[in-house]
Amino acid sequence: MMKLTEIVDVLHFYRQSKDIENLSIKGLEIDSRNVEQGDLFICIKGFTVDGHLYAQQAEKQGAVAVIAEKPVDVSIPVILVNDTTKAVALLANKFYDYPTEKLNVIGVTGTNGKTSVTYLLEAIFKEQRKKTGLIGTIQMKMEDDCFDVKNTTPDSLFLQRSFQQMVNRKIDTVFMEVSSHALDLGRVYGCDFDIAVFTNLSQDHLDYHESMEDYLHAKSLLFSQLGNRYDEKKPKFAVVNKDDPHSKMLIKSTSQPVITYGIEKQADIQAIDVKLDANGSTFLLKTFDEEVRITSKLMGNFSVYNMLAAASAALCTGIPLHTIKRALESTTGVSGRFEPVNLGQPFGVIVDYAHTPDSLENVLETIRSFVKRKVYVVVGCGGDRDKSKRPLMAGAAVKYADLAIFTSDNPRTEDPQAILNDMVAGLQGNNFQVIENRQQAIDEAIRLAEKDDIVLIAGKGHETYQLVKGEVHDFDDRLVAANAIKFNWNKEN
Ligand SMILES: CC(=O)N[C@H]1[C@@H](OP(=O)(O)OP(=O)(O)OC[C@H]2O[C@@H](n3ccc(=O)[nH]c3=O)[C@H](O)[C@@H]2O)O[C@H](CO)[C@@H](O)[C@@H]1O[C@H](C)C(=O)N[C@@H](C)C(=O)N[C@H](CCC(=O)O)C(=O)O
Ligand SMILES: Nc1ncnc2c1ncn2[C@@H]1O[C@H](COP(=O)(O)OP(=O)(O)OP(=O)(O)O)[C@@H](O)[C@H]1O
Ligand SMILES: N[C@H](CCC[C@H](N)C(=O)O)C(=O)O
Ligand SMILES: [Mg+2]
Repeated sequence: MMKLTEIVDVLHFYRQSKDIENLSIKGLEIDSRNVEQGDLFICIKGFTVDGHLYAQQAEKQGAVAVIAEKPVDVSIPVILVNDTTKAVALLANKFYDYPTEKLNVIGVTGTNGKTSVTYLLEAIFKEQRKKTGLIGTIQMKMEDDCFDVKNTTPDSLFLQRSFQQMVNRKIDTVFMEVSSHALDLGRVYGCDFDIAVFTNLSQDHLDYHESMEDYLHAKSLLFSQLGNRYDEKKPKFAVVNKDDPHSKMLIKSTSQPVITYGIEKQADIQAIDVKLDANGSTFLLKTFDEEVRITSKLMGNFSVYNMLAAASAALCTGIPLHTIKRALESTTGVSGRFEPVNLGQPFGVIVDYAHTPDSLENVLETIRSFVKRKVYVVVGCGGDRDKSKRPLMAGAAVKYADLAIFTSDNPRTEDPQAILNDMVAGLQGNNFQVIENRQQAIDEAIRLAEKDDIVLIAGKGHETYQLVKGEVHDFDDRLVAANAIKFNWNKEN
């Protein structure tokens, strides 16, 4: 229980419709359907509906007061503020007693590699025997307990509540993906990050952000909001990829010490003598005063960048280089990221989460560098997402693959055929086919594959569903591929 006057104090400027002096609240809630007796309900104007429409339902379910941006027709007190999204972040922070100040929080942003870097960080910190938490696209973790999440970066209320649970469990360090949507929508407003990591920036999400500049600006908020004073005892750090030109702007955005990493340009933490092959990657990791060779099972230049990002952040916290080496060398990869499906068939099948032009190009380039024969790629583009990336992804597919099979990937509310038309419009050449049904597309690629070929199934990675017109259908690329392999393999033997 908390006194209402005490919690609303964090809002500073507000108008109240009634006296709130003797009220106490049990919890905070932004979804009327979940309101319980004694809650404070906060109305959020969303993209789909306006939460102000649900104030009455919240009252019926026992809310003691409402925070809103405009008057609502309820008999309980209404507290009016300019921005309820910002208000809920402030209220949650206070209600859960500023949990991020008691945790070490490492935020990772960038177009590609966020999930991969957070899992590498988890491996390093576990090697150092730290209690860890993780929040991102695949799930939320508290030590080894896993929880479902709806968004890569959840809303501020869910976040602060989860952080408090982590504090209660005595978790030491949390690794967290910070999406541009979250930064723009204030989901991480008030989070006290200790380290901000930038992976890279390339085209995505231009349905949401007006331009690449706008997208970069959203990412830069993680850096401009990093700490607001210099704390000698616990300094904050910004970790950026020197080889990505967007880093220049991020370096300017922060008042905190910056550590750079890279392969091409000279950086504080550098990979030199990088060698990539079908078994993984090896490179010399040079820090300010030490160097060590890393030999990893992770494939591709992009994985070297991810390892550099994680190693740099870990070094900022004082983890020794030999511990980082041990962790990176024993990591086998993340679910749905360059994940092989191997049933002993004579060709390779890889399931990957590449769903941007840049990541698809990176993954295909990596496969091209070691494949002995043909490359097949099965890929689609998500509905209700950046339309301008569709022809670019299709272009990357036909550039590197011997045959690209374009198919559906979470059409959501769009017509799958219209998405496919956007993908293939303007494509040159004839090394592609369109098979709308994803299962049939995967079956076809696996039916065609012969000894030493590689089939890349891109875009859905760890996902276990296909979203079609508001319905969630079971769909797991790894299971579909395994069934197709079994079917074709049995036929041949
Ligand atoms: C565009 C967007 O970001 N939408 C997010 C937003 O949903 P919304 O604005 O549609 O919410 P809404 O349904 O209009 O509801 C408004 C308010 O009314 C309330 N409500 C609603 C119904 C009701 O009966 N009662 C009630 O009180 C809701 O609880 C909410 O507070 O708020 C929801 C709750 O926080 C989010 O789950 C949802 O993310 C959706 C699922 C989404 O797809 N978001 C994507 C674009 C996204 O954020 N992606 C990034 C990752 C990108 C990447 O990594 O590549 C991410 O961080 O996940
Ligand atoms: N550093 C990188 N640079 C470019 N591509 C990468 C990099 N790391 C991973 N990828 C590719 O991008 C895909 C997605 O990687 P990952 O899930 O780590 O990114 P993410 O930033 O978390 O994506 P999302 O925005 O969907 O959460 C991988 O499957 C791989 O194909
Ligand atoms: N976080 C990304 C994931 C895309 C995954 C892909 N399978 C799709 O549905 O487009 C998004 O929501 O845009
Ligand atoms: Mg992710």
